[in-house]
Amino acid sequence: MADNAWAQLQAVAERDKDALIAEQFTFDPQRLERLTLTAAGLYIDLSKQSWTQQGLAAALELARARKVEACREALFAGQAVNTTEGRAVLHPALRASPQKQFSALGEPISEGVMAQREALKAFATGVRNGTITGATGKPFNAVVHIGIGGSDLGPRVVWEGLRPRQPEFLVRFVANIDPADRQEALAGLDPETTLVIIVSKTFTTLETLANAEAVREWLARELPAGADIARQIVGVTARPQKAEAFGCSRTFSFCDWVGGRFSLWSPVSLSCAIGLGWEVFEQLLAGAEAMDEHFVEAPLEKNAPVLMALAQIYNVDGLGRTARSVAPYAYVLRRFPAYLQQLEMESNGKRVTRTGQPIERMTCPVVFGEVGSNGQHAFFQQLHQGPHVVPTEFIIVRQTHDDGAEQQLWANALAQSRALMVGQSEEAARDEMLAAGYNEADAVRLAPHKTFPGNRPSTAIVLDRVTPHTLGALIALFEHKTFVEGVLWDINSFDQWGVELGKSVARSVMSAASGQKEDLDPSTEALLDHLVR
Ligand SMILES: O=P(O)(O)OC[C@H]1O[C@H](O)[C@H](O)[C@@H](O)[C@@H]1O
Repeated sequence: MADNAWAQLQAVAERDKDALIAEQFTFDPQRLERLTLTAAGLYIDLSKQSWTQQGLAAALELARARKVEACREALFAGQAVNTTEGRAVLHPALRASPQKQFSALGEPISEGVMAQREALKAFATGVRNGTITGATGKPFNAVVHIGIGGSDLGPRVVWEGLRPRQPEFLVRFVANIDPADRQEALAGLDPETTLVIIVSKTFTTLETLANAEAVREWLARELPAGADIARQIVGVTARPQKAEAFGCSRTFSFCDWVGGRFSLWSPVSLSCAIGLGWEVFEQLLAGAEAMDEHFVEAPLEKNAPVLMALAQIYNVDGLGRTARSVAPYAYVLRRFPAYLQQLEMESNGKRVTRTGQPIERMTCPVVFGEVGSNGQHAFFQQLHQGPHVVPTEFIIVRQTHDDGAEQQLWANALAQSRALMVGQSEEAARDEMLAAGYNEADAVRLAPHKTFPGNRPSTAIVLDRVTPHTLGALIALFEHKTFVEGVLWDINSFDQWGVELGKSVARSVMSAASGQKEDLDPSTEALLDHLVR
């Protein structure tokens, strides 16, 4: 059944590949209504996507054939949807209201989640109000969050998105093993008033442990002799014994059913809960929970994560578009593309099905992006005139400021999405130049350079403001979209074996650099020679 649905989607996409998006509004007077929706307070417009009415119908049929609703139920029911690791995937449980009950592989978990949330609240509040103090008894005024990948990108997006412009409590992030990152994070901080939070699901990640050791040395060096530096080191991990062995005075743990890149709803965001305050963190959870409810309750044809996933599948597998750009038009969301790269490319950048069979079609596109309007002055040239069609997601914020400057932002986002769709013909380009005073020969010569093919798809997601609630909803929207794509492609979105080979090769390169005999290729040998020998 799914094979038929794939064949049908591909046939319709092939047939309609030259259909003009702008004309679809005429062919289907309901298009705008059909393809716009509100979810957890976000307004989402998929009407500038490439699908025709039949294309959308074929995509929805694929969702039914791939049993998206049953898979969604399995996720929320705590079944082992992470098939290769035999784990449930229950990040929604972390943001659920207390009355909701979740189980992981049949074991009730909600009571434990709530107890943990209370412990986190007590600690974050204690640090913030000064009742929990450092090794010399002084209250904290800064947090250094050490972590990488899923233990960094989510909390970083949250902090950057929501932090007060002049925070009374500083949160700094260290991810890179290059000491420059650490030095920058520690610059100007008072070691007596700095809390160090080491975040690592496995507590084995090389970069994180190296940074953790270096920062611990910084504390030991800078604090008065005999100070109990462990009081200033907290661990967040799914392997609490390892954090305790490292010397964390306090450890917050989370379970294996929380994937690293889905973990920002857990103690992984302790730094944000401290820096932003507990109420803000709770509103973030509430925003995500509102999106969970939408995802669970809305019918497929009005379901935001489902429609966004289908639009992507239509572009990738129907029309061969293997990249997507993301443009958040709000400075505070400038890290969002980096966050999405991990979420989507680590989840769905795969080439075998859940049962290990090769996937016959393209899967996750290359996701890239830049804050708007900066991107317009860089890679948007290619979006408008390059040979590749790169679908774009515009994240638009109605109010970024209180001074009216935001209109510049959202007007540009609207203009870009419209320009990508309507383009400009060679004739119009020539006429425009003639009207601007060019002579005929120059107008004809230059017109091809000023022609825009148009018909390039985009989605618009509109937030009223970047608030804890809207940001929580936005992140959860993309989490669920990523999950639905995994279901459609028959991918396990919740493992990441693809990062392991590089880690083991790095070990042999380092061993070769220290003089051991390793079986390397001529190119790598020559690079090593160049670097160390
Ligand atoms: O949280 P950790 O165990 O330190 O892992 C940090 C990151 O590194 C791994 O290699 C994976 O690529 C990521 O999925 C993970 O989020």
